[in-house]
Amino acid sequence: MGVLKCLHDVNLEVKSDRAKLMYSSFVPEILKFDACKIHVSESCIRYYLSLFRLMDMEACYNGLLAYDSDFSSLMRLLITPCNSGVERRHAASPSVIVIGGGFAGIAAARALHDASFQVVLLESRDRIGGRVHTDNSLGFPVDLGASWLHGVCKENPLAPVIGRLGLPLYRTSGENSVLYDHDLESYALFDMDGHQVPQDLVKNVGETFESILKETDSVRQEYSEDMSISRAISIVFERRPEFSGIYAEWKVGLLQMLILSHSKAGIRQVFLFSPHHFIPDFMKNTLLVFHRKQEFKEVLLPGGHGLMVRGYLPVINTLAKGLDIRLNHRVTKIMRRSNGVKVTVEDGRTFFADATVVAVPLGVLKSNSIKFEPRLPGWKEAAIAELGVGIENKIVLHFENVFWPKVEFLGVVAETSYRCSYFLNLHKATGHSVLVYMPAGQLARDIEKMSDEAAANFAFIQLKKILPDASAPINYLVSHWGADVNSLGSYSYDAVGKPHDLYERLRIPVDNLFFAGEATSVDYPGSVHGAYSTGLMAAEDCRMRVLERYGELDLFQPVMGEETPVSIPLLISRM
Ligand SMILES: Cc1cc2nc3c(=O)[nH]c(=O)nc-3n(C[C@H](O)[C@H](O)[C@H](O)COP(=O)(O)OP(=O)(O)OC[C@H]3O[C@@H](n4cnc5c(N)ncnc54)[C@H](O)[C@@H]3O)c2cc1C
Repeated sequence: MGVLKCLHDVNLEVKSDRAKLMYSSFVPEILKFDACKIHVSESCIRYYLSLFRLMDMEACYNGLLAYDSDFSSLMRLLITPCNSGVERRHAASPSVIVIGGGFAGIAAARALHDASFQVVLLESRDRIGGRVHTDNSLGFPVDLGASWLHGVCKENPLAPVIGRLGLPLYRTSGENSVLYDHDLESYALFDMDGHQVPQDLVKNVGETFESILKETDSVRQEYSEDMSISRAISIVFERRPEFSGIYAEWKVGLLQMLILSHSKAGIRQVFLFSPHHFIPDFMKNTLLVFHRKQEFKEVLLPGGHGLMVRGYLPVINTLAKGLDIRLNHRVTKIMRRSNGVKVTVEDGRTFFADATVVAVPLGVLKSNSIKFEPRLPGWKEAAIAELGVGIENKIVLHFENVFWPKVEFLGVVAETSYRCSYFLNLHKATGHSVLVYMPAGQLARDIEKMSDEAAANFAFIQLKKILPDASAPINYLVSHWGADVNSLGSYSYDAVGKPHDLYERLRIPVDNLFFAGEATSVDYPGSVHGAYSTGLMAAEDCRMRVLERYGELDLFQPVMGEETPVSIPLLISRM
């Protein structure tokens, strides 16, 4: 009762038309004013509580108070003013807690907010974006996580927002490139002694590699069982002895490099994240996936690959505008009940809602740092366990001036993947004197054990191998996607011999829990646009589920699809 009294005493500023409408049933005069302050009465509270379908006042009060210890948030839950510009047609909306503020979570929260849901987003870090992290500490934007838009085309779900923001992209490769995000001619490759590999040899090995890949596609069609890529390539070598010349001299290293670079393609990071090395080890039974019955190009959007010149931050900030986002809220427990979901954060505070969208990384789900009560069904737990998580990191080296060749990619070729390394030249795309070293797999894991200074030094030593006169960097940034408790990995991947439906199983809702994130994307896992689409999908599933249940389906805006956004062409260039 003390609390209801307390609610009595609260002065609320009523500014929006929606809030006015809500109160007009109690205070009809309110409609005459543009803005006013009112006292919230007990009957008013009862009315809203009934709309929340929680008729027991005391339980309701306890529940609502527990919703957030911050009293103003409690009031915000009860009386949410209209602030999105989308017409609201109902006084009390279903509520949703979105967990994770990466592209998937923000997309889900945005869509549900725009569909008139009450949305609270809980994010464990002190920033949003997740594996999209544009750092500005060097005085200009550098992406420590995702930096490419894979598929510069209007079919890309992110194209409307990037186009509307007028953000420039820098094309690093076309869609038919043998490599994933770089054209072959934009490389300068060196051996371990610092000798540059002649360009015609790079081209020659590149063409052979392309033929080998084509052949592996035929092999894939012939076999019904799963097969590692390494096995498929070894079958190609058996059938086509002419390819074996590729083993000569540093061609091995070159092929190694091509595989390494290619590995993010449709068949993706599987090479990168193999716990084994590739050639000559790649003949061994490496844990690579080859079970998708589609050509790898089909899982890529058309249009080639464009670097986000100003970073991804403006995109995520735009999508997050106006959302109720609670930073530094690490979720530790999710309890689902027939009438809703209770979510607990690290400091013990609890939040209640009709449903939850879980958009945390697969690595976090695997770590069991979030307890589900009751436990998730076995098929879901198995999908979490069986999908793999790999690591790629970025070591950003900022130099006083540019002393390297005017190419987009500088590579060190070596006989094992572990010793291969490469640098992305950001100067070409952005004008800043920056090289980004990108270790992956075991090398990335080992580097994560070093201090940032030692990691930057390691990258610089690799650079000195190919450019002995390189001057030391003036600044550096180092990512730790594998060790960071908020990500525990960089990308998901599927492994040989595991069921084919793991991504789909990870996506499928469990009662009022909806799942989003790159690892739930059947079509585009491991990408920003994939994560974004899964957020929209989870939001739509959630909207249908919650509203079907409450029988108010016609009252709310659809999450996606009805309004076709004006298509603004993407701004892509190449110097
Ligand atoms: C180095 C690197 C380079 C990449 N390059 C590209 C690229 O060029 N192009 C591309 O398309 N993709 C790229 N990717 C992949 C892309 O970044 C991801 O696929 C995408 O950003 C994942 O988005 P998400 O929302 O699924 O997950 P995340 O972005 O990881 O978001 C999950 C969120 O959940 C939060 N969280 C974790 N635990 C909790 C908890 N307990 N409670 C509350 N919140 C929690 C995290 O802090 C995070 O904000 C790259 C990734 C990496 C690591």
